[in-house]
Amino acid sequence: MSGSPARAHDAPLLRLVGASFGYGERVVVDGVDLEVRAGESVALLGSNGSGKTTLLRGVLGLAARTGGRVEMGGEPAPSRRSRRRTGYVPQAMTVGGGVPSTVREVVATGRLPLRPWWRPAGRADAAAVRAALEAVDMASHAHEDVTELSGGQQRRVLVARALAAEPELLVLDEPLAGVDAANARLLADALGRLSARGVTLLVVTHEIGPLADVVRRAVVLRQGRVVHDGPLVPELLGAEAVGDADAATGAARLLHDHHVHHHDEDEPSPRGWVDHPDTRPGPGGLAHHPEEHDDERPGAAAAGGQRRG
Ligand SMILES: Nc1ncnc2c1ncn2[C@@H]1O[C@H](COP(=O)(O)OP(=O)(O)OP(=O)(O)O)[C@@H](O)[C@H]1O
Repeated sequence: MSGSPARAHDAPLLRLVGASFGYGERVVVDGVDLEVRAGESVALLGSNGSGKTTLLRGVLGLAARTGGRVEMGGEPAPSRRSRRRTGYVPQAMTVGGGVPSTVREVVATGRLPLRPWWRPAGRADAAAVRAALEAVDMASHAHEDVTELSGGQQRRVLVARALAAEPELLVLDEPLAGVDAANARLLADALGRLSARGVTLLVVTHEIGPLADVVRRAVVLRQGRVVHDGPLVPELLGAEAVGDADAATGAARLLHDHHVHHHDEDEPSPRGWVDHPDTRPGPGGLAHHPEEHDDERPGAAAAGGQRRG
C-alpha cells in the first residue's frame, strides 16, 4: 500500500491501522487493525477492561494514540471534519443537571457545533432536531423536562442529541446498560431504522440482547487486541457477553470461510434521513465540540457516504 491516503470514495468510513491507545505510559489498546465501511453495524465486544471504551475514545481523540493511525474516509483522524461526521453517546450518561431543560432543548444542543455562535438556529436546525427526536420515538416528549424522564428515555434523548448533528458514524458506548427492557427494545429499533437509512453504527456493548437484530458484525477485544472480527453469530453470542475470548476465537475459526461482513448490497441512498427545508449537504458532527463551527463543510459525497453494507 502506498503511503498516501486512499481516495475518499474508496476508503472505509473508519480505518484503524496498527492503532494503539492508552493513558500516560500505559498502552491499553495495542496495534488494532479495523475497517468499518459506511452502512455497517458493528458491535465491539469483550470482557471488562479489554479496552473497548478506550478504543472508542481513541477514535474520537479522547484517549491518546500511542501508535499506528486512524483515518476517516481516507483522511487522518481525529480531525475537525471527522468529528463532524461522528456522533458519540458516552457510557452511563444521563441528562441530569441543575437547570431544567426540555427534551427539545437538550437535543438542539447537538446542532451547536454546526453553526457559528452568532447565527441563530434556523429551519434546517429545527428539522434536524425534529427528525432526531422522531428517530428515537421521543417526539411526543419534546416539551417535557428531561430530568423527569426515565433513565432509558434519557438515553434515547442523548442518542437524539448525537443524531441532531446528522452523523455518518454513530458511536455508542453501552447504550443499553441500565435501560429497562421496553426502552432497550425501543432504542434497538431506533438504531435498526438508522442503520437501514445508512447511518454507520459502532456499538460497545456487554449485552447484545435486542441489538442482535441490528448488529451484523462483531469485533471482540481481549487485552486490547482483536481476537475475532466477523459476523455476529449464535456461537459468538454465547461467548461475548461474558468476555469469553477463547470461545470467541473458536467462533472466529468456525467462521473462517465466511467473510460476509463486507457483503455488497445495493448502492446506498444518501444519508439524508432528515428532510431539510434547505438543501445544504448536512455535515456529520459531534455534540461535544461546540468550538468547531466554521463553514468548511464535507461535500455531498462525504455526507452521503458510500455504503458498501
Ligand atoms: N482514564 C483512564 N486512565 C487510566 N487508565 C484507564 C482510564 N480509563 C480506563 N483505563 C484503564 O484501561 C483499561 C481498559 O479500560 P476500558 O474502559 O477501555 O475497558 P472496557 O473494555 O471498556 O471495560 P468495561 O467493559 O468495564 O467498560 C482498564 O484497565 C482501565 O482501568
